[in-house]
Amino acid sequence: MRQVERSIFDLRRGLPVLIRNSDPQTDDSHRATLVAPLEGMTDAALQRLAEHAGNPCALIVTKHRLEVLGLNTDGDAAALPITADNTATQVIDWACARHPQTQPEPKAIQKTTGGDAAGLTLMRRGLLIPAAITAPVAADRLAAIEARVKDGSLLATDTDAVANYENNAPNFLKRISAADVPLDDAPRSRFVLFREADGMREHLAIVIGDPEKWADAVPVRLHSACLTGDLFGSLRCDCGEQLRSSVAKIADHGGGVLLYLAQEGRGIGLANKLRAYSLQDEGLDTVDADHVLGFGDDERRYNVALEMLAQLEIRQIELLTNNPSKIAAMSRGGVTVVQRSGVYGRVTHQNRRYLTAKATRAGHWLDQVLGTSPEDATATDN
Ligand SMILES: Nc1nc2c(ncn2[C@@H]2O[C@H](COP(=O)(O)OP(=O)(O)OP(=O)(O)O)[C@@H](O)[C@H]2O)c(=O)[nH]1
Ligand SMILES: [Zn+2]
Repeated sequence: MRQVERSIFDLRRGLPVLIRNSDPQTDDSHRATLVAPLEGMTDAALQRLAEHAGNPCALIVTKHRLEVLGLNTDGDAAALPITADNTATQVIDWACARHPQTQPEPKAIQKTTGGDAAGLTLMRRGLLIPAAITAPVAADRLAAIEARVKDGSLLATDTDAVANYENNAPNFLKRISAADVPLDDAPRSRFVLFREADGMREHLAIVIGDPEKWADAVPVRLHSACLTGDLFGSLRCDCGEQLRSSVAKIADHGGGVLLYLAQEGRGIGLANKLRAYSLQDEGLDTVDADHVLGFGDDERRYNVALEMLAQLEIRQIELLTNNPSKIAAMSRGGVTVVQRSGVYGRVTHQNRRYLTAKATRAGHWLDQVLGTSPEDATATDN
């Protein structure tokens, strides 16, 4: 398992890794795959990867990205062959440019192998652009590549380890530390920090008030991290105000919990959110911008939130949200949402388009604020 995390770190540093195929039925030509990230890819590195593997490279893209390219696949991803004539810039463009200068050859699209799919999983977990450059290692190159693994110059993992990594093992979330942190809007608050087993992400439960005195249905806010909005008061979104008003609301209701979830940018990470913002500045809405980068509408998973609630012994909640998918995720995970109440920020001319897209593209209940005029539209749900 540790090799998976190490591989993610190497990919984030721009280094290739080897993924061995765990399937004993695999033929000799697909026993192992070299995988490299897109960020920082150069012509020389692309050429080196193909030389080391003894095979041409391919670009692995998600089905969302294929749609943006006007192409289709039956699966979740597909391989676009890279020829010796293709430059690194062209390949990067295929993966994430809004208008690539060149198009991959539609007839050349191939199905992904186990190694390709595992490579894509590692990129996602590493919060990189969800595309991988891969090359199957030719049978006669395998010994040389394995020698590099042995001498420590190349990390290796395997498809089973990557698949297992995706399925959360029991105890994947550990409670690490806690302390009282009085807040302006909720003087009786306790911060409880949880860490995922791979050590990569930490999430907070802000426990407000006295759990002994809580009603059966506990007021809960699931708040996904938004550094720009929560910390800096970005005007592009409503997150900062939602955060503050949720804390105040929970305190007013006699206490409850705010889960501060490390899933920045709807789960795509801050680097990609900034890329998505640039695309939005070219006219795309928040959902289409994510699609251009190869992401789905919303990459968040709520298994961490469910596990935190379970560890806090909370089974019934009053959820502070305007997002129907959070309610669905709680119900699917066995947490009863007894009641929902809205939580809003100001609508401004900078965030109106974003909020409108949330309402029209993702079904968020925002009529109450979007019906009002910009700038002065503070709304409460009372
Ligand atoms: N990808 C992407 N993420 C964004 C953008 N604007 C804000 N976000 C992220 O969207 C998430 C919003 O999280 P929440 O406030 O918990 O959830 P929500 O889906 O808006 O639903 P509510 O519970 O109604 O607030 C945060 O992770 C933000 O970083 C954007 O334009 N693109
Ligand atoms: Zn935000």
